[in-house]
Amino acid sequence: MAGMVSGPHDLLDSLAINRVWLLMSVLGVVGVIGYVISGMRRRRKRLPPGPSGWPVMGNLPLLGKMPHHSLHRLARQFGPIMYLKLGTTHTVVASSPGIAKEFLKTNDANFANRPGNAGAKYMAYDSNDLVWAPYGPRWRMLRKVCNIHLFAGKALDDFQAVREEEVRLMVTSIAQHQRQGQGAVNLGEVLNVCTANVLGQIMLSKRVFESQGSEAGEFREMVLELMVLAGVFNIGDFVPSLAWMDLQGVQAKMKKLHQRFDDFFGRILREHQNGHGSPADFLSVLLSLRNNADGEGGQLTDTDMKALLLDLFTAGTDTSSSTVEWAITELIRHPDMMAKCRDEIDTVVGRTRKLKEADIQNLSYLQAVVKETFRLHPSTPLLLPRMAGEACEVGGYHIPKDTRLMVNVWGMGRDPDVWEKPLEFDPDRFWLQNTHIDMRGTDFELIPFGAGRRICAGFNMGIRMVQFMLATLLHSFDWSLPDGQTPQTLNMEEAFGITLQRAVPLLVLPSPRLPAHLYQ
Ligand code: HEM
Repeated sequence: MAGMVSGPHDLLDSLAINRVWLLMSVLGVVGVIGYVISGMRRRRKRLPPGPSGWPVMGNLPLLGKMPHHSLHRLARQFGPIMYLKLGTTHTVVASSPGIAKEFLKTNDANFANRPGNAGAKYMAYDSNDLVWAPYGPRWRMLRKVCNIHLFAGKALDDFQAVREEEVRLMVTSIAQHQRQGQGAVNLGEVLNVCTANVLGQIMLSKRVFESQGSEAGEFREMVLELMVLAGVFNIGDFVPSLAWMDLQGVQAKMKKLHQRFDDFFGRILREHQNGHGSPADFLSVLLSLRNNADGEGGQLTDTDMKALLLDLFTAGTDTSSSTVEWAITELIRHPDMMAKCRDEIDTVVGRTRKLKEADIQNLSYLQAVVKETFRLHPSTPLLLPRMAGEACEVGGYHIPKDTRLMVNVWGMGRDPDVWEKPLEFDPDRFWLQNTHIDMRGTDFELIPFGAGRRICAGFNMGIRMVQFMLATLLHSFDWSLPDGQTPQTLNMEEAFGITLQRAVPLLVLPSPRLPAHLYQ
């Protein structure tokens, strides 16, 4: 009968069947345990919260025209650590000082790299520059050269006279503009000429622009275009399989702009090689490193040098000048604060001599105005992107390897959980309270220069330039708006880009307030 063991073969068959059952049961149990463990792991490895996305594009369409605004709004909904799928890439957004600190301090080394992108490829000489260089010996070498020769305390002090001279020339040119009755000054442009010439003198022993004129205007327009293009969330960066289609036409524009920059810096390099420079300037130092075969990170080619000049001129000009433009805008909107700033300057400096850089340490209200400007108008609202070298855990969430990191410093500056009345421009919050808060990457409430090993290379120069240009403009002139504009109706909109420009340039009328000989 079926099912009965009637002989040795049947017995063997039945044992074999039992073994199969046993095996299957064991496998089943192992499978269930495995499933439970992997479920637990999955739960343990949970990603930060975030909005659900569309196929292929993921959350890219959510970013809109002003990604830092959209991300700020989303963070109010999903929290200070938020996961987005941008195209096919993992992206995480930090929107609170605590989470930013976990990324940029606790996990600093792991986030010291930057993701590849079309801007780095087509505009920054295929990441042969410093800003987009992969984290490693070459980046270290470039940063060290810049630190020693441009940004370290001694180099900064050595170039103080250059900064003072260029700022003096800016004041003279504004006074001349006023004397000749040329009407309102485009402050952003004048400031940009000044910052570009400071860098030109330091790096090339040369003023790159003689005055606000067509060449200066063209260069600024090129820098602004670079900032706009670098700020575009280019679909090809997030869905690499679509990069070749250049759906937004961004890559084509980048290549064209790169050619203009390459011509500009190529000309400068050739002039320098033909003896138009000083042996001590930065470009001469770079040229001397050309044959430095044993230098850590390798030799420097012409391309590398042009890439570095591109970085320093683009990262170092408009960031500082637009910050001063925002600061003056805010002070025009708040005449009581403008008066307080002036009173402080007049008390410390008086009105019979020029303001010097050394005076800044005694201008604590002015320093508070600068911090407050960086809080509300940080020139790089999302910092520059970083990328996780390895998977890690932040804020209790799993961050997969290669995840891109954006830190929304613009949002952090407007967060009511961090600041009282966050939308009000109020330098007292740094003057009467929070006087300890520093901008150099240690106090994560205010990190306009980023933090960690990839913090802005030029932050010391940037801070000095912003404070000194602002103080000098306030000391030297009374500022008013052209007819038809009032402080209350001043346009405060931002333009799109990787840096935070005013949508409408600030046009202001200067009236000299010092003795005439101080403008000569
Ligand atoms: C108001 C002035 C400035 C602001 C707000 C600013 C802001 C920034 C920010 C946010 C970053 C990215 C930091 C990060 O990833 O954490 C950066 C990087 C950088 N900045 Fe600045 N910057 C300013 C002025 C300057 C100046 C004057 C220079 C040089 C002349 C400069 C050169 C650089 C360079 C080379 C990097 C790349 C550093 C690296 O990747 O290692 N910046 N800057």
